[in-house]
Amino acid sequence: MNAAAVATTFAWSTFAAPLRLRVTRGALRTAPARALPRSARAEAKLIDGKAIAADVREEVRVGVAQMKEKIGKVPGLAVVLVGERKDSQTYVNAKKKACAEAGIDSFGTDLPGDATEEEVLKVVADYNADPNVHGILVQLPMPDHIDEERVLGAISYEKDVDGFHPLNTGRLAQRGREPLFVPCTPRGCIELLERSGIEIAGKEAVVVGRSNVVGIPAAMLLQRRDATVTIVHSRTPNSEEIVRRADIVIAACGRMEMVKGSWLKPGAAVIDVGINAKDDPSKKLGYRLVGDADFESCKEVAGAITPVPGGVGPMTIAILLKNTMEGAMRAYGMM
Ligand SMILES: Nc1nc(=O)c2c([nH]1)NC[C@@H]1CN(c3ccc(C(=O)N[C@@H](CCC(=O)O)C(=O)O)cc3)C=[N+]21
Repeated sequence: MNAAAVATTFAWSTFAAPLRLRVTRGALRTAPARALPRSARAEAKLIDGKAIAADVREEVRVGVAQMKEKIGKVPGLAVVLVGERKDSQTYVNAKKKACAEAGIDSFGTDLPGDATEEEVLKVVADYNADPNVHGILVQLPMPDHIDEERVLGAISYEKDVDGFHPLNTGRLAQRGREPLFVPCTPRGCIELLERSGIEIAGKEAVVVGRSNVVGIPAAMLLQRRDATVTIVHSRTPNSEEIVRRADIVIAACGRMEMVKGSWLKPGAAVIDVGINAKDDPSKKLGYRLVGDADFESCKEVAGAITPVPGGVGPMTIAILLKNTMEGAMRAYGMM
């Protein structure tokens, strides 16, 4: 999906909305909506993650500037990268650039892929002790010889901007408890819904995928906002049937274009967390990015949908900045 195509879809749905209302009002009394000619049906509203992320980043920039004025300090984020994965390097660079734009200090440690677990733990311990660091992120996945659970558990839970520390995870899972930090991508999904005016309370939400980083925390957050939540996964025999009940679908299964338009209840909101490279010889790089939902078929049925790229991805980084600022505000007794 290129920028021009996104703009076209958006403009079209804006123009089409009033037309659709007029047609359905007349037609509904005699025939169900599905009997409408295809041309009279509106495409999904495009949820512009890039624009919403820009709003969040601007809010963070203002908050950071106020903090600097009041107490002469700014938030600091430390990013730890182990190994040479190209995609991880790209994400880490994007995070550092976003920090700079928001006025957040960034610190980084790159360790070679054969670094020992003890070396990684030492880096984490040093950042835990550094008063100018308010957030620590260890980029995942780490090499196989490193015990991820041990490293994530070693991050101070007061600096755990990813929300992966067991105490933050545990509090998220329990009623009446509040984690200090919530994982960035799931929190980004919720903010996309809320800032698009999509109601969560009382709705049926289906999360496709049960990963620790997205599916499970996303389900927890939706449930805490009074949605009725179902998680479907690779061993669910009838995912399609369950997804069809959903008012809100979070696609986070890691399988390219798996959720089809035919799986959706008309009008459902689709938040697509997937990032997959799909072969496309017409592109410079020979591929383009697609999500875990099949955008072309889903946009015909959904009420609202996030594009890939330009949907959840930019929100992940914006929320990381927000979490870091909130961590710094807590550290200085400002919230
Ligand atoms: N400890 C940890 N925390 C993370 O938050 C974390 C991680 N490990 N490991 C890797 C994933 C991936 N991730 C993304 C961040 C931004 C975009 C993003 O901004 N994507 C853009 C651009 C995509 C592109 O053009 O490459 C978009 O979707 O529009 C994507 C993916 C954070 N992750």
